[in-house]
Amino acid sequence: MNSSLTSNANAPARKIELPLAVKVIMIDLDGTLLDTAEDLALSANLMLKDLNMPEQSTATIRSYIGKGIQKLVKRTLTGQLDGEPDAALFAKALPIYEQHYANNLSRNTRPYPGVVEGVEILQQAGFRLACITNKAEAFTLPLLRATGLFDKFEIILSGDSLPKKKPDPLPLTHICKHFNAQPHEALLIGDSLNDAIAARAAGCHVFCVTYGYNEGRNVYELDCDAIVESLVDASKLIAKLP
Ligand SMILES: O=C(O)COP(=O)(O)O
Ligand SMILES: [Mg+2]
Repeated sequence: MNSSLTSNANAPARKIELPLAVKVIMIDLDGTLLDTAEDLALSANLMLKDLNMPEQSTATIRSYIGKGIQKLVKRTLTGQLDGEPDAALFAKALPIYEQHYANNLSRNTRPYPGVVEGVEILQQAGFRLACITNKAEAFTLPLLRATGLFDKFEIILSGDSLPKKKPDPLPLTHICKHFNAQPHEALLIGDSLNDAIAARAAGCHVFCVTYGYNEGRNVYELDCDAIVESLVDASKLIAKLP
């Protein structure tokens, strides 16, 4: 088998040996472990309501997920992926959003099918497991606890844990050093271009799931080593390096 598994016409041809031999597995949170979009959108609309601004569809706000809470608020306020809102409006809106999200963090948020089982399989197989998310730590940790996933990871890096977040490679290289692993001995499983870019820049392998957010873009456009339908499917393509 090789990377044709990705059916990825736009990505450069890249051949990997399957099963992929790694020792570290890093897993993204929003759009990979947990379906957080409804609660993120609910909170964004509560914020817009408080600001007397028109609400937006869940699908639109879903496409704003990927680069952390601050970027999500900027995108919601401007209706644009690269929009910069008025500084005073943003300063007012951000704490309102954070309060609403803290209140509604796990109202509708659930692990995707195959997540609990897939993480369990990977843990049993002896992989070193890490979670890397662009979500702020104040939200990451309670969500992982509420969904029973917290104890599965030996290290959890949030969007504000280090000076830079994905698509910067820093969180991935930090995890590799933490586990004393070479980048090619590590795999990131994610859902978006932030994951694919960060993994390539770090020299790590990357799988992407079909069901996540990817800032509203087609996951098949991503430069990744495999596209998988679930973490259970991912586990079948991986072998544990000694
Ligand atoms: O917080 C976000 O916008 C995305 O977070 P993720 O890195 O877990 O997908
Ligand atoms: Mg994600």
